[in-house]
Amino acid sequence: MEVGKPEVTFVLGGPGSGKGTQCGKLVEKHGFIHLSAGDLLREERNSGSKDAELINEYIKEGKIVPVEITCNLLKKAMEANGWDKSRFLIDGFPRSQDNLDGWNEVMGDVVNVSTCLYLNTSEDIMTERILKRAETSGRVDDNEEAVKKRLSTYLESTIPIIKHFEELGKTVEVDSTGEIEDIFSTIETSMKLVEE
Ligand SMILES: Nc1ncnc2c1ncn2[C@@H]1O[C@H](COP(=O)(O)OP(=O)(O)O)[C@@H](O)[C@H]1O
Ligand SMILES: Nc1ccn([C@@H]2O[C@H](COP(=O)(O)OP(=O)(O)O)[C@@H](O)[C@H]2O)c(=O)n1
Repeated sequence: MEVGKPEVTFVLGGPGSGKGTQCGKLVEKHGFIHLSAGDLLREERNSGSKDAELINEYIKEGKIVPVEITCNLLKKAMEANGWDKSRFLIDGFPRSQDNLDGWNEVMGDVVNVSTCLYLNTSEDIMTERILKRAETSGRVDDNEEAVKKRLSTYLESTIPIIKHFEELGKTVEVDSTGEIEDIFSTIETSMKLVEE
């Protein structure tokens, strides 16, 4: 870890690929701080801020909220958690070139992005998981129509970002099909959090 700089792992993957689930387990066992861009945006929307309506429209349409809003929420949350000596999992960000550019501008020099954890499974499995989650999540975008839009945003905008980190040698790809515990074990070894 570079001295004084927080270390960041971006966690990317399609909707329902298991990002939130696996981040929860990484927090529990390995002491990361987990920040979900989607959760922060939903919180901001619910707080009735000036951006609430705009955020809600983007979420309903499965589109990516302008980075100024998201990056500012992430930065505030990182500061609130203690900036120094922290290891952050940032889940669901950067999801597009706009996200990445905005992040680099504001955070490029002050944090160290070590890894991009990429959870990869099939579109059918992602859709099935989200439609099951819809029974209890209460999310405006957990329905078949919105899932299709989110999947196409993922393919068009997020895959190129994952490729970008791959070119930098930072992407760690894990197959997120199958049992939660098995996926977690693979993540632990792939990220070198445990001995093989
Ligand atoms: N390996 C898995 N097998 C079955 N269901 C899973 C698995 N991982 C996550 N889920 C469930 O699928 C849904 C989507 O997972 P979640 O972690 O919220 O994904 P994401 O944050 O990528 O959208 C949740 O309801 C979660 O409980
Ligand atoms: N970096 C981000 C992350 C999420 N979002 C918005 O929040 C929605 C939900 O993101 P999420 O990460 O909570 O959920 P999943 O699609 O991964 O299940 C996305 O479809 C986007 O509309 C965004 O605009 N920018």
